Amino acid sequence: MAQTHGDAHATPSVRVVPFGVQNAHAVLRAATAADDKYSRGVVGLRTGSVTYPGAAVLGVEGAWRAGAGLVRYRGDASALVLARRPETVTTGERCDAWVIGSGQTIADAEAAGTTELLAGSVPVVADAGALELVAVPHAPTVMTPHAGEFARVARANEIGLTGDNAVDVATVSAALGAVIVLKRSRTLVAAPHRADDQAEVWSITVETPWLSTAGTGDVLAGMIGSVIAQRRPAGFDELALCAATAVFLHSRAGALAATHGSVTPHPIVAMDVAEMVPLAVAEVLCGGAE
Ligand SMILES: NC(=O)C1=CN([C@@H]2O[C@H](COP(=O)(O)OP(=O)(O)OC[C@H]3O[C@@H](n4cnc5c(N)ncnc54)[C@H](O)[C@@H]3O)[C@@H](O)[C@H]2O)[C@@H](O)CC1
Ligand SMILES: Nc1ncnc2c1ncn2[C@@H]1O[C@H](COP(=O)(O)OP(=O)(O)O)[C@@H](O)[C@H]1O
Repeated sequence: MAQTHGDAHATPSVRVVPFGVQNAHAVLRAATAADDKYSRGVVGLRTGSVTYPGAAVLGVEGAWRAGAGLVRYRGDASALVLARRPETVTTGERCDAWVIGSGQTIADAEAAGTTELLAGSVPVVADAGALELVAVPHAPTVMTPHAGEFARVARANEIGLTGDNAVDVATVSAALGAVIVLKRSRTLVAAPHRADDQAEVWSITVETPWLSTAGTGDVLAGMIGSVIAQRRPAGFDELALCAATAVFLHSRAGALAATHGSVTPHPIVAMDVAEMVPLAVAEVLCGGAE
């Protein structure tokens, strides 16, 4: 995948484009009679830590529920992961996408092999503790910061921010040569663009504010890895489409969870969101065809 690096100090011209069900429909595909677990996509997670083992469980659940054929987990939380999801394979390295950093400090992420994965060719989703280890990545990389982490990443890489989120996400994406998913109530997804091109930034307005609960970002990181593993994107634009598709499914799953059993939206926990992801996938698979 060719990398494009813009000038970190240039203010890009940005077009914000809403990402909807038709866009997600074009990315996802249903399983077919010709498939096996490998052709469906293999996603690996090196996530969680002794301090935050739950983040690993949530990411693995998100990866399975978004439709990968096989999910590997390598890390400190194997026992908890297997207690929740015995389907998970805890050996092997061959993967179509990796997820790293959720529930980890920078030191944890380094110990888990982030640097080695970022130097490889398999797509990597860098969350939480892995974010500040992404300098100029070689592997096709998706970074998933919340607003606090986004500001820290910009500071660590000496990238000035304007306060206009769409401009800033495009700037950081171009400077780091990575897809950026800036998680907020309106999540923005940007792919690296040339300094002289207009940047297109996908926007997904999250359907329910009840999604603002601990661990939903860990579920999302696993989902992004899962969609990438299934789609095997050919370039940065397709990588961004995979990330935006996962954000769309996550938002939809949050709304389904928050209205499960009652018309009035109610509180949810992160695992509720993961459990509704298959229904969101079904909606996208048929909804986009209407
Ligand atoms: N059950 C678990 O194991 C969970 C583990 N988690 C892990 O916990 C670690 C720390 O997560 P956090 O980043 O939430 O760290 P903290 O909650 O410790 O927050 C760190 C700093 O970021 C700021 N911040 C947090 N969320 C923000 C937002 N949405 N917008 C702006 N600023 C924000 C906070 O105010 C604080 O200054 C990560 O590795 C994460 O993956 C969390 O995802 C929660 C669930
Ligand atoms: N007010 C809000 N309305 C809708 N969604 C939100 C809101 N605040 C946060 N979110 C979503 O909740 C998720 C939180 O992720 P993150 O901050 O990484 O949490 P954690 O680290 O606890 O998993 C993101 O997907 C974000 O888009």
